Amino acid sequence: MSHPLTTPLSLALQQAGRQGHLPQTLADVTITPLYAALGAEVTGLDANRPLSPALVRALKKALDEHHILIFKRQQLSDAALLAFATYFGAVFRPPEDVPVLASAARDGIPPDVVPVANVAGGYTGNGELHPHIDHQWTPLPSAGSLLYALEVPAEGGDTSWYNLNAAYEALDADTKARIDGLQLITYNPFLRGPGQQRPLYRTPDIEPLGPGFAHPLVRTHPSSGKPVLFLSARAEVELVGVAPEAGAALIAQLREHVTQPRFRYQHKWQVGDIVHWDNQATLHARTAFAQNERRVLKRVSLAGSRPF
Ligand SMILES: O=C(O)CCC(=O)C(=O)O
Ligand SMILES: [Fe+2]
Repeated sequence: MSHPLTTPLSLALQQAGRQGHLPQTLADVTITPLYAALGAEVTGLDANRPLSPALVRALKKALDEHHILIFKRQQLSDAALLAFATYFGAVFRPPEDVPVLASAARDGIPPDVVPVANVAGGYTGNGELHPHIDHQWTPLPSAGSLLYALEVPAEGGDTSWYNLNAAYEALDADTKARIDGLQLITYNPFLRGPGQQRPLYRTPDIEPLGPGFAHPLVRTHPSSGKPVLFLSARAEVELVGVAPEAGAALIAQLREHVTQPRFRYQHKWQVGDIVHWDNQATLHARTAFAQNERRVLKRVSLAGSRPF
């Protein structure tokens, strides 16, 4: 009778693999583009288990192409979410010169695994109902984030992403020429008190909100090299060197443009979903939900680079 050629060592390695110690490889995983605008689903991957370097490279490439990656049916501790996220980059740390983010971290909100939740200790508000780019008003906006769903409402509380590369490509040649080389200052939206009205852009009767930062309105994606219309639809902004009225009109026109449904994918969360998004190529926003329902997600943001 013949026996399979299994040595004790390979048997031990196989068992270790089942227990989660062997890295997953490209062969374990399928990456399926899902939507015209953006998004791909990754199946066959267990975010609790290690990833091979080639698999990490393939996932990063897929993120560059599709801008969001969806992983379903995951079950992760905070530490495991953090470990999974750091395959894709270093963790974003709130800059010391952004008082609200830094003090939130000091006040006990974990800076690395942020509870995005409408329950005690959660960190959420109404600002994210408007399409935005995270940390755009800082010198080094985050490269992306991973958001992991633990509890979701029956209705609403979806998250939408908008593809800012497709939005740029769809502009007419005149508009592309007009915005080429422009710098946009984005102001920190958190410095205005809670509940106060946030204007969409600066008007003569409103003082700027304090710390803001100028970045190219059209940035080059640091990995794909593609042009991205790097404009939030929520924060107060100002175009450098453009007369206020003309600047406001241009911004309003561009905001209308980037938030068209043809650039959007809207995600209906299920418990166990992780969505990894590229903050350098997308806007995102949450839809409303009944506040008597619990919605608990955990987020890890990744450090970004200076837009150019
Ligand atoms: O809660 C959400 O769906 C999105 C929240 C958000 O904007 C973020 O975590 O950056
Ligand atoms: Fe956000």
